[in-house]
Amino acid sequence: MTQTLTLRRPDDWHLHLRDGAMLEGVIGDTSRTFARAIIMPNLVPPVVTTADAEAYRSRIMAALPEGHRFQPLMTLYLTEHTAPDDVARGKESGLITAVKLYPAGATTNSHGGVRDMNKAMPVLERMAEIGLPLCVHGEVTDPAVDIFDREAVFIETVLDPLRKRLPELKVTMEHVTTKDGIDYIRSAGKNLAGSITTHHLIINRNAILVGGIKPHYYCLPVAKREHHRLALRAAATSGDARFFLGTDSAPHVDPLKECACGCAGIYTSINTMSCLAHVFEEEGALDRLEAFTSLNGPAWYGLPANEERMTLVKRAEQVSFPAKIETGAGPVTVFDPMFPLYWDVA
Ligand SMILES: NC(=O)N[C@@H](CC(=O)O)C(=O)O
Ligand SMILES: [Zn+2]
Ligand SMILES: [Zn+2]
Repeated sequence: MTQTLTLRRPDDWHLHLRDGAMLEGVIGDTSRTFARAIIMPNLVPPVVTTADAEAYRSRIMAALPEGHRFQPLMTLYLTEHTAPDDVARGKESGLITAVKLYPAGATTNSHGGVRDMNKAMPVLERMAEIGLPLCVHGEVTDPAVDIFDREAVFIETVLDPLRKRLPELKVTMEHVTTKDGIDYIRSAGKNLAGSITTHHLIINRNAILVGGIKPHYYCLPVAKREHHRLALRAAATSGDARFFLGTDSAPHVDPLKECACGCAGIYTSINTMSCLAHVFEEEGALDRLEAFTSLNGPAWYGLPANEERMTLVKRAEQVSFPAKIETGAGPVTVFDPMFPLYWDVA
């Protein structure tokens, strides 16, 4: 008998759609499957003001394939000069779902991010007042801190002090990659949740480095040791409402990945649900997949869960995805989980 699983249509709480030809090339892979996604603002130049977000939202809607129903949830890129009033207007109008903190230099297009958290305090205080969540790329940028320790050090030196200073601020720790991050979220009383990517549930750092250097497994935060991956799996499949899916699908054209200084980012929009069903089945937690992809995220962001349903089917034959997608900007390699996939979106 064919195994099927029906769940509420999922959402993606951390997504890079880019702009122009890349946006046009990738958006369908998300909007085919996901009802909503939180859209990252790290364009060049970044989405800093409500007016920028409004214009970007229009470009996204214009790029949406015919017949797809999809709602982009817009974010603002926090700078040291962000105006609290503009942020408040953005939330009030319903356009802005969250503000994004990139420590300056931490990741792709983050040079305009925050260097001195004190300078961002007026905006953060206003966000705490009006209940607008802060999404964080949780890594320090101090060159003296080892890249594998940057998340843990961020929690200790930036996130925990910030949460003590502003306990009413809702913070989403995005793309959690360590057991330290999972334990910190679990230990927090309130106002803290975490998104977990598809790929961090599947790869550890060996994927990047064993048998040759594999740029298509390189992303930030970089994949960690196996015991961290196991902690992420346990959290994602636990049903704990503080953990939900944020794919962090981050397309870069192949020439920018396959070079001496390759970009960070993994493209998973096209096969995320197949990969996740595989992972949750392995963990004996298929009954908790819906919480992770479709219930916990909306509850955290104060939005209704989607009413539409999606059915996943376990095929007898392997389900195949293209090795690359072609976009007007160039080819983008698709995440290869390194095991055969059988679950398919019906
Ligand atoms: N995750 C990544 O490796 N890259 C993201 C940026 C980010 O989310 O840190 C990107 O924009 O390419
Ligand atoms: Zn990030
Ligand atoms: Zn990201």
